Amino acid sequence: MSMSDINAQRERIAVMGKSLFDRGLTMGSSGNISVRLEDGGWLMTPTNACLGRLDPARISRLDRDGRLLDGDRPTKEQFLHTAMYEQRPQSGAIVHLHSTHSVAVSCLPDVDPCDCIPPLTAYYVMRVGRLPLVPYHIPGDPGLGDAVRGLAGRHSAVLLANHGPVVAGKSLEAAVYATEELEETAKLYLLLRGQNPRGLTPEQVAELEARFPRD
Ligand SMILES: O=C(CO)COP(=O)(O)O
Ligand SMILES: [Zn+2]
Repeated sequence: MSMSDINAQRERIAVMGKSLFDRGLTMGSSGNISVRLEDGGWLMTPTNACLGRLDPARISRLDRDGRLLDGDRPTKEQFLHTAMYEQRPQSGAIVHLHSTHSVAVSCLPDVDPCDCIPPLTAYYVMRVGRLPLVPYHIPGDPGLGDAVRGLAGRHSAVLLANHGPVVAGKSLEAAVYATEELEETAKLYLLLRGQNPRGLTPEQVAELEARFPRD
């Protein structure tokens, strides 16, 4: 992978980060984004960076062993990202946000920890699927990587309790789209709570999964 390809990826991360931040999908310096590189290393957003104002040149580049090659110090969730990539060779990018409605669902006492949000819409099933809850850990706890490792092989998205979503995708665009779909469905779920909404049937879910397999 040439340096100009890597720089193009850096630019893409900054553009996507700004788009997410400008639409209020994560606040302050919360959230982080990573992209897998062809050499087995990664680009990751730096710790304490605002996703709305990323300087592409300062985005952290790590080698396959997680050592910093250039850019600023990476996100404190580095181990969370690498644990997810380890289990998902098909994934090329990961997005973690503190998107409000998803975080709200992660704080509810009665969500099903194996599947936090019911299949309300087709696009939720197509982009996210079943969403497990990861027990609460302090941000940056390497134990979060261990907790996610057991789930990430079967799930492209997980919800960190009292924290927020972590979503993998084949490409950065795919990871961003899936994160957006998750946030919108979390919003719908909260809007419909107490109204006994009609979700998709198991047959409808199975048909979507057969026609639009997730990676
Ligand atoms: O969302 C965050 C922690 O979970 C933000 O942390 P970083 O600034 O280290 O990326
Ligand atoms: Zn976070």
